[in-house]
Amino acid sequence: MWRSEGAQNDPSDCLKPTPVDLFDDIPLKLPDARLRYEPHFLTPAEARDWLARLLAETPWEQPQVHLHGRYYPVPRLVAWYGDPEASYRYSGLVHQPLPWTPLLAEIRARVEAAVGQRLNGVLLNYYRDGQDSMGWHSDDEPELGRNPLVASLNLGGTRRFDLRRKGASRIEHSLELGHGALLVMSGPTQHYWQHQVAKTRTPCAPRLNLTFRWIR
Ligand SMILES: O=C(O)CCC(=O)C(=O)O
Ligand SMILES: [Fe+2]
Repeated sequence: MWRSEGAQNDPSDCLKPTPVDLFDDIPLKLPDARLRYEPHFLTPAEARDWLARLLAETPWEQPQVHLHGRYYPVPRLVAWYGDPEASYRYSGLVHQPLPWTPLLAEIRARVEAAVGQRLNGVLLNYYRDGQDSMGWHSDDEPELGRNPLVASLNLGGTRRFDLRRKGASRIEHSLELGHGALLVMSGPTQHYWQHQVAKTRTPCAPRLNLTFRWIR
């Protein structure tokens, strides 16, 4: 995986409320991708409660990545939870999972029921403000297997999530991922597409993103 951690893109206004959608479960039509977007997966009250509890209980880390002979802190805080065998490599580092907390086990059960498959690990990303970001990458690590399902739950401030084809620089699709939204990427998506959460100069509320995965 290559995350271009320094990437700076157009600012997105991340305090915009999630638009009210006519449909609650939206399949997004991008070629060679399978995306499902549920802007109102959680009720606002549920999302608020989970956000507050996760922010209070999570032992955040800021790993360093090695780039061009130097170490840089990743521009966000992270934590990795999972079943004992679900060790996971991200930003060039292998992470042993923290054991599921009762809250994360509850959230996992909810997401598993929505996607109809088991999930044994979750990466928590905490974007403290608009300067925290995630560079272009695909979730295509070997331990995720072929055509992995990645279920992304979003709490707190809205941030823009961009998609581009691998090898291209043009953004083909963007989504505003707001409080309580679920985005499910599956099928060949990680094979053909990359995604990012770019930095933005627009003031925005802290955001917590949870990506549930199945590690082989
Ligand atoms: O924060 C997001 O929406 C993206 C997170 C992500 O791409 C990842 O954890 O692999
Ligand atoms: Fe990702």
